[in-house]
Amino acid sequence: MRADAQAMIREGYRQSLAGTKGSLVDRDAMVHQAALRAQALDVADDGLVFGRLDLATLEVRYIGRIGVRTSEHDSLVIDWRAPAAEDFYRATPEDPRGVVRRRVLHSRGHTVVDLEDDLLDPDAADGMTVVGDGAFLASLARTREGAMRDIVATIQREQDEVIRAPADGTILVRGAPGTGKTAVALHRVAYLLFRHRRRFGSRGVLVVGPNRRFTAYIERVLPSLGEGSATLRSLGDLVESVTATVHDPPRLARIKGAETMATVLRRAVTDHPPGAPDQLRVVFKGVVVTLDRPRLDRIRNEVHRRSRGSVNAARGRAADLLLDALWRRFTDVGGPDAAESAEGAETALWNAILAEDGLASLDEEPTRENGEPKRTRFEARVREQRAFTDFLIAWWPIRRPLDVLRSLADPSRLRRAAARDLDTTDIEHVAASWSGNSPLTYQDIALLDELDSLLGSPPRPRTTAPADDDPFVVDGVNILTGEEVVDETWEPEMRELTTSIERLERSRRVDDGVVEERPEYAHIVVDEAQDLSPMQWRMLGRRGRHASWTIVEDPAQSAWEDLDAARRAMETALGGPRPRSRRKPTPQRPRHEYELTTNYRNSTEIAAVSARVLAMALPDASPARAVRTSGIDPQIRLIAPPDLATTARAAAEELLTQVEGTIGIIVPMPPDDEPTQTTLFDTPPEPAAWTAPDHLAEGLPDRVQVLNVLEAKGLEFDAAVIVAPETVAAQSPRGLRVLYVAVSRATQYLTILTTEEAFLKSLGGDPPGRSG
Ligand SMILES: Nc1ncnc2c1ncn2[C@@H]1O[C@H](COP(=O)(O)OP(=O)(O)OP(=O)(O)O)[C@@H](O)[C@H]1O
Repeated sequence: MRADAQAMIREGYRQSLAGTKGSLVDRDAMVHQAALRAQALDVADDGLVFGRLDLATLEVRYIGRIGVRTSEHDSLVIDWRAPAAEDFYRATPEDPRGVVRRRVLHSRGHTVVDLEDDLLDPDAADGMTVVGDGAFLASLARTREGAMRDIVATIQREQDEVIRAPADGTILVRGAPGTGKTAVALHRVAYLLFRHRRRFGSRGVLVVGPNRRFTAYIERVLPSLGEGSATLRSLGDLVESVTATVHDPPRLARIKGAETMATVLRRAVTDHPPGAPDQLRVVFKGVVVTLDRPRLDRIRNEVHRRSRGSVNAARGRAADLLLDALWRRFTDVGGPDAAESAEGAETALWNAILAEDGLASLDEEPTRENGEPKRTRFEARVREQRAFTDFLIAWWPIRRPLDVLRSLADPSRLRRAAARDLDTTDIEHVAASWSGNSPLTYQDIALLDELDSLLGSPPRPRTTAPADDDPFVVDGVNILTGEEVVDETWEPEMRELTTSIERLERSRRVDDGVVEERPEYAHIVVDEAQDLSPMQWRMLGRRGRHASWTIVEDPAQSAWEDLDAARRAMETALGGPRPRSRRKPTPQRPRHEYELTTNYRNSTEIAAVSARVLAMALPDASPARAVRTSGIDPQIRLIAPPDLATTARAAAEELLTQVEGTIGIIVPMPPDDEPTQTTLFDTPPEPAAWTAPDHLAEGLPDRVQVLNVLEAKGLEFDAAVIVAPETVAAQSPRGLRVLYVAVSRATQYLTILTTEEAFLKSLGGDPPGRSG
């Protein structure tokens, strides 16, 4: 099969020698397909076959990462996503589905190093050998190398049901930490691309995770399954040309993430842009016509009211309404008469000069039409004036989302946009967060996307007429679009030489970040969906108006406070395009909900501690069942606040000698200037260890990472050190849920360093005196 793929690549290149246009297209398509195939075959080569089914019919099936056939098309290995492989994941002793023995093969390269059998139908076994040493549990205990691995060989039945769930509508998957939600979502992407390649391959699949650490953590899974075509993005990377890698403190995040911000931003884009002139002054036939600020503001409102769409595209309408108002002003101030006498005087002067030279006199140009001066002439003359075009560019600038956001760092501007939707302290807090060079946050990205959808692309030129005839072309630049206008009659073959990339570059030059088309996807996977704010749901909704969705979440881990509002925003995002008429509601899209119940990450010892935190956060919730016992008890220690940092570091150093894989030191969020929330526990101590988290791991190997609780979402480590859990719990009303995330990251070792005795007891730690 590899040789075939290589031959196809060669054949593709050979075809291009035909030299026709079509042959180049064929070459690209053929070489692309063959290269993908060759790549998938290379990737699948390691551990190609991982399963074997012995059926009651005596048939033997091998299950692998990809399907393999002989040149006669006889099946040697069945792709794990094919229907014939389903029994491998679904058969149980209660429902053997015709399977007598299921065997999992573990290989390194081309060598089988381990086997594990399940006898599903002992009555039919008839002398079959059965081997097994708990390879599945051993695979769960393996060392973490910092990147997630695929689980094709050990997908469990309840997980398989999610992976193979119907491709339409929405799949909602819930489960406690470590139940494999992320793993399952990624395998589902591979499944969808395999079974519905045409549908999902062409319009694309988007996988969204909470942050870059997370996307880096999972990025190898799909390629290892031979799927390189899905787009993987963090919530900070969804908008072109901007990136966020920091979180807002909880209170700011709450304000910026609420749906009210959509209204605030809508008002912001209709406000007078910074630096816009307050007066328009043009001269026609010696008559000065001006529009002052109140009139201009009314016109601006009218443009917004009428255009209701993209603000940038409305510049043409703005020009029309300005001209209209100027004309009305012109007639109000008695301009037509003045203009007529000015024009009459001008013609008379010329005629006198011409007569002196014995030349024919000028025709009297009719200034009136049906008794009125010609409005069209007025407009044409005004449009040509620099005073008008310069005004238009400054008064209705083509705006970029980032400029609008930064302009709201001015509290008075934000106050106008906020109206009564934000209170005074919120306004100051939010405005300050956008000032100067303050870094963009995850919530800001959703706001920029909202602004982008409000501002839209600049308008396309109205006509393809030569530049000379277009009133909006000034000095070779279309003032509506900012685009350079090339004379189309000049060297037409030059157009053949511009590539699409160049054209794209040119269109981008108009205004970076505005012209970019927002991509839409055929399927969107949202991981850690419980944390999305309503504004983030709106951002995703715009990318999936025709998409089907896989939503993966654990409400118990949610840092987002108003889950109901987030739910409503999610429903809108999933609902697809708005119905054209109210009477015709959009048909309800199918929805399937699943629950994953087994915790494959934590040892039972660590799961017991996280269950205690869960009980504090949500007394009614039930934890997932952990399946692996390690014999290693978590350490929960009472530490004096000044010693937190040194103890955390010492704990990490000790863990370095105990585990071969990754160690996470998980600290609270950076301190915020707002007052902390009251919780079950005393006021947290002064921030100490986590204010300069980089120092905690200075000089330690890379496998030790320091990260704050929100950055730890979705990740896992062999060992975790949780610093100041009481502060995590106190930092927001959802603090205990955030802590639940932190304590459920480790696979083997968990060390918790608290400064509060009450906390120590609640987590089941040793009383003081007995602990270090
Ligand atoms: N069937 C399985 N076989 C082997 N390992 C598995 C299986 N299912 C899950 N795992 C492993 O369990 C760990 C947790 O999985 P995953 O990160 O997908 O859980 P999660 O539910 O997304 O957790 P969280 O809610 O904390 O993000 C991973 O290391 C994953 O590889």
